[in-house]
Amino acid sequence: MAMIRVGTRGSALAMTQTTTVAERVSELAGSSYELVRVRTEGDILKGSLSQIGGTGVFVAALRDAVLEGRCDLAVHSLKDLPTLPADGLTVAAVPGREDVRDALCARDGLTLATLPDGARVGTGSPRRAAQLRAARPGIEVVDIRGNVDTRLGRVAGLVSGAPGDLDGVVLAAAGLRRLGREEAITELIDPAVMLPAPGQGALAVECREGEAAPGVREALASYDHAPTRLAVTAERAVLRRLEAGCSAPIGALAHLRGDELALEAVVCSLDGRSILRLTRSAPAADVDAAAQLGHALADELLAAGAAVIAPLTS
Ligand SMILES: NCc1[nH]cc(CCC(=O)O)c1CC(=O)O
Repeated sequence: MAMIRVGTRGSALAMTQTTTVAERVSELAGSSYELVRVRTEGDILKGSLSQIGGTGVFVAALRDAVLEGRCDLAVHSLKDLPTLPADGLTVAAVPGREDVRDALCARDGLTLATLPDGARVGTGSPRRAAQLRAARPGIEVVDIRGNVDTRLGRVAGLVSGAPGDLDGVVLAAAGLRRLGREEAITELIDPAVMLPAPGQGALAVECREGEAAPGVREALASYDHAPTRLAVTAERAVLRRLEAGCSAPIGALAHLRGDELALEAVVCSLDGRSILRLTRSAPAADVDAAAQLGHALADELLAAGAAVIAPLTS
């Protein structure tokens, strides 16, 4: 193929992620690439993310661009990708994962343990809000939105020129790393305290089913990272079985330990007072086994009252 057209959102994070993927895939396929910028509903709407709700506000327009042939591939943050596959599209590659953890970026080097009671910490994620409240009931959680730089600018003294009205914000470590903003992190939050979103830190490369150009399909297959794909398949299966969207207060994290896939998931009440957390493992035979592990864990969470303590659908 002469030129691979790669669809991307216009945010700085999306652009760096997509550029990294496009460079690697075009190198593997022996072609050149061009980026095709697509505006999504999530970029245009300004309300609170938990209010906009629904699944896939960041990806629908990108998926349409691939389906309509305006681009050949789309790169998504896997945690923003609805668990229901889109008709006519396939996730052709899941590259190796970045750091999965959530990161606290606070003023004056403060950590979860040293933030004073009454400190104001920003996040737009009900999952992060609930686990923050559980870890530190004295903290005031503030609903925020915007791109990574906007959020960092809300923290007092973190970004020069931005006054800052918050003591800290919680963001994905992966996004901060990719943007070169790692130095803003004051604590990489232990997943034992805050379990990340299913798929956090991983990317997905989607293309039209069955019609990728010769060379591109092979390039994507060799770019796929099997351990990451197994882990995110199990994590996303939890979300899918719970019929929950990306704004539900649910975390899940899987890793391979030898031949075993270990999966941990959490369902929280919004106030952080009720937390259901379970871990299970199974032989990591293939993606079907990974999905079954996720389904089984979700069924156990439901049996333990997940739907009673948490708003699962939005
Ligand atoms: N929902 C926005 C979003 N989607 C993916 C990332 C970060 C990168 C990743 O998790 O792969 C972010 C920002 C954040 O949560 O801080």
